[in-house]
Amino acid sequence: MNASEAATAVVSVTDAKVHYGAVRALDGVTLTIRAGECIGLVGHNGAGKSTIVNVINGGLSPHQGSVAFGGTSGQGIKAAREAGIRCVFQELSLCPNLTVVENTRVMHRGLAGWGWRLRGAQIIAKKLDEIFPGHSIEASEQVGNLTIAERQMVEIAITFCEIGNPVRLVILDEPTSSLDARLAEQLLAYVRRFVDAGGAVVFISHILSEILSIASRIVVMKDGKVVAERAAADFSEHGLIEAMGSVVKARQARELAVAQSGVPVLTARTARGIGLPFKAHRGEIIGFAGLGGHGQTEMLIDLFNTRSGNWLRPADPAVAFVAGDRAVNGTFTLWSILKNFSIGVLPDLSRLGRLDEKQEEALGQSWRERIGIRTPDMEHGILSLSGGNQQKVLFARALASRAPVVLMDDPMRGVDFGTKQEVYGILRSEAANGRTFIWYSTEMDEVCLCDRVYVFNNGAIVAELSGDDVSEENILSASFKEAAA
Ligand SMILES: Nc1ncnc2c1ncn2[C@@H]1O[C@H](COP(=O)(O)OP(=O)(O)OP(=O)(O)O)[C@@H](O)[C@H]1O
Repeated sequence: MNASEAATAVVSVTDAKVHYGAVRALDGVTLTIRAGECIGLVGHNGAGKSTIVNVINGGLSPHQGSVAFGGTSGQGIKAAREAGIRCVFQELSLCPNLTVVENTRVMHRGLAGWGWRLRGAQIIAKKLDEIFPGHSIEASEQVGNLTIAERQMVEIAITFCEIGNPVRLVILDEPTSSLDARLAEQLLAYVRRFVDAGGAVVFISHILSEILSIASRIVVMKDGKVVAERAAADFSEHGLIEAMGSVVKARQARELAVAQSGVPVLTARTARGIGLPFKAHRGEIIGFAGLGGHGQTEMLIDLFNTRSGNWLRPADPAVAFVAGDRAVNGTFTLWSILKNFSIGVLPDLSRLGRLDEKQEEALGQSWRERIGIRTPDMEHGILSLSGGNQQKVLFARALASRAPVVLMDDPMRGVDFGTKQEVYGILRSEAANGRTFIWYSTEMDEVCLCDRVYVFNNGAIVAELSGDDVSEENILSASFKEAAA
């Protein structure tokens, strides 16, 4: 690095190594981030992206190697903070029992003194307006009452607020994973403005089109190492996938042969009885689309409740549910990976009320291999897994059950490209065997894989699309239609 490059470096990591037992989370990573650039960081689940983020933000000292923050000689979180480095974490880190403005104060010590609440409310409202124009989040709202998308928006806005130290580098770890297409576009536009004004961003995402559109330079990680690093313009989507060690598979054709006549396995109307009715047949993959927060999750929960109303768990479950907000509704954080998986299939693994541990272990191993859960041991705690790998466990829990209907609430949050393709293949083959999937997704590509799609707006279904009518254009135009009574 020459003198002028060193001068603009916000942070430089040299030969960083981090290990957890036998797992090499970082295996000699060297990376410099300069002012005015947006680095796209990609890699499979467990590649080491969140670990390098923790090194860059000073939260984790590498076991070997060094980190230098531009403009300060210190180490750790305090030095990183003083160097203007901020991070929006994948698992989100707001306090749910505090309001939006109180969370702003927790993250910004400079927001203090008489009248801080009013000042803070003005600052955070202004930043939310700037990044997400048209949002409806109140600064006085308790964070626990917000949807996961709103929490993601608040955390992003708080991070970009300038109170005290200037913001020089923002690390965004999968910042659009819960945002619908419109909110994601608003965020990307803001990131472009921030970078044009001299800020630096590290943008981590499994949505490769997003990375290619926002990044100036792309860094590809694999098994704790940087395996490729060059200007974004020199990468294609295909090239990125190959660099990550995944294989691009041909997209499977939509199965129009699915019987849409006959008796539906599920029927419903939306909660307020308005809009079009919903029905699902055996072997269908049904997508829920529309802007986020327009009733899709509520409908999934209603469907789940009506099919599993009894508190006594039946031996033959009627439905399984894959939660999108894994930290709140999905994982048992003190349990092992195996227990988190097997809780969904306990009746199948028990005889006369006793768990057959050998069978439990064998089933866990077979799903570990089938869905690629990256761990040396299924007995390790669930939190030892990377975010995407935790999500795979939740998937395996639902898919391993015998439930004929699987409800999925934006279930691919944080799952890498290669695994997504594997899961799409599993869904297709399970559907061919008669299983029904109801799938809410904030990713348009996923919705377009479904046999039939219901588009939601204002809590009601406003359109039903099937076959070749399932297209981005039709979904977007229906998303802005009003619900008919
Ligand atoms: N506290 C921990 N204890 C044990 N292993 C850990 C711990 N934290 C991370 N690891 C391991 O380190 C490796 C790298 O994890 P990391 O979270 O950095 O991956 P990632 O690239 O961010 O993945 P994802 O895309 O799923 O978020 C993984 O194999 C993970 O299981």
